[in-house]
Amino acid sequence: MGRQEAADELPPHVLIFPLPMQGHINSMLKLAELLCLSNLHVTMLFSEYSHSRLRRHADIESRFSRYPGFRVATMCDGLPDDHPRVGERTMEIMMSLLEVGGAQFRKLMETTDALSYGGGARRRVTCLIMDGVLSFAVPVAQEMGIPFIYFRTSSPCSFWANFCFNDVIQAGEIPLKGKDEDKYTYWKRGDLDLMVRSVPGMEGYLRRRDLPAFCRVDDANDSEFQTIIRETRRSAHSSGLILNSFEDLDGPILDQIRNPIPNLYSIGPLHTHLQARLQSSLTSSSFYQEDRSSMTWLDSQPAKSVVYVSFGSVTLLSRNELLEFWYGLVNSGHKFLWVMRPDSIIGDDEKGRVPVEVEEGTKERGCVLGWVPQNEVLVHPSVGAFFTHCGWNSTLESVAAGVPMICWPYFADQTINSRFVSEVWRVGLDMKDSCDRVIVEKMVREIMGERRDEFEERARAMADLANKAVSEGGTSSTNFNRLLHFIKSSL
Ligand SMILES: O=c1ccn([C@@H]2O[C@H](COP(=O)(O)OP(=O)(O)O[C@H]3O[C@H](CO)[C@@H](O)[C@H](O)[C@H]3O)[C@@H](O)[C@H]2O)c(=O)[nH]1
Ligand SMILES: C[C@H]1CC[C@@H]2C(C(=O)O)=CO[C@@H](O)[C@@H]21
Repeated sequence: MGRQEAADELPPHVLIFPLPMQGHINSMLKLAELLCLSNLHVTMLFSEYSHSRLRRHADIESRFSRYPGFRVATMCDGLPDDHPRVGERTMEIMMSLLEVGGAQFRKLMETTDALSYGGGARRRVTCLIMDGVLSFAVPVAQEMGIPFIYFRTSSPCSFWANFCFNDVIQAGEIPLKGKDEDKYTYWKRGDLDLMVRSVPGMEGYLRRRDLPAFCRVDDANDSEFQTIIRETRRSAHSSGLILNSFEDLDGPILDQIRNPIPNLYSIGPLHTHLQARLQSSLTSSSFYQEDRSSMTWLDSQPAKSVVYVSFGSVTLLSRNELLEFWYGLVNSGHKFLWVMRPDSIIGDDEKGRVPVEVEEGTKERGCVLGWVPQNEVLVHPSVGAFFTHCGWNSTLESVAAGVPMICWPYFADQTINSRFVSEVWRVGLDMKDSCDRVIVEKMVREIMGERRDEFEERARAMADLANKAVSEGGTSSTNFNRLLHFIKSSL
């Protein structure tokens, strides 16, 4: 057989590159594994920084060693090694990659063996799956005639609001922030409670304060804000858009998105989907070491007695915010398991100065750890509620586990996700734009006590629908098969 004939026998080769953040890699790596399970060849393109974090704590290469068609490639994100890569400065990761990614990507596609023949028989890349905010590969893909699909790892509701931002600006509904206003000042402004009328499909419940926080700027020409708009609208010029959601959760919004982007693949929840096809539990893709003592602690607690608290992989809390949450939890009298990442508190100089009553309450009823296996925690029988920042992975993981939420959105899509949790799916409470121990205590008592049955019933019903979506014949499973068909037919 000649070289060309041999190559023609080979499976399609998909190159996937996520924005190098935990929340993006988690879902895109699950998609990579689903494709590997379908015998496709997959190259995962990580930034050097994210690759080194994954090597340290998740051992991706050995996890994927069972898939002979899986490879890792790396490129640099253009930021200095000591860039914090947390908090709102994560926007700089996107901005930097948009600037430096194109040239590196061209070089990679032209020169790297791992991406073409050789190094184990592989086709050249036949399809690109790019993070929904990283269009830098498009010119190269177009020149090489490679189809490209976007995967937006945040929520459909956020995607759709971002897509409509130009109309929202035209309507005078954003920008949200006044000049030199700090967040505690504009949070209180009454006009933020006005309803937004320029996002089709959300007229009944979306207030200005619920819009994705990208528009919490004082100037509509802000370059990060404009980049989000531009990158979002580019999805309409691709071969398709993948979203980590399912039709029973997000049907009406997905239908809105189908107007400009008919080729939509809702294939989530991806962790449930992968679990269903793997028929075994998932392994870690964490940037931090998972502390498994969380599971032993949970094992010793009564059923549904614990509030799980985590604000994801990048949220930063001021000392004051930390203490308001902490007092609220302790004063609620309920047990809590709190993930406090070592790098999550601003101004750590006062470290250790925790008031005595908070310390005592925590010893009695709390467990505070640096990072945990969240998916296992959420399905543990002792967990009764999730106090979350509403990152999209956390939100979906909670939905799939049937766990009601208390939401304190920090930035980005989280501000609209929390509105959907409380007003659309009605599986939780939204405390956005407040940070007060009395509110925390009240919401914990409500969700763990007075209104527990009502939230639990709706959350359980939604979890059942999530499972149905990823089962054979379910919408996410069918959409994934449609995606496979597209990839296989575009060689
Ligand atoms: O102790 C922990 C805490 C978190 N996680 C996992 O870390 C991920 C966190 O992702 P997410 O909930 O989406 O939050 P962020 O890390 O903040 O994610 C970023 O990326 C998301 C996807 O685009 C966006 O929705 C968020 O707004 C953005 O901040 C989840 O899969 C969690 O299971 C753990 O495994 N252990
Ligand atoms: C740092 C942020 C830039 C865009 C990403 C995002 C999205 O809507 O895709 C949401 O929050 C962050 O993960 C990213």
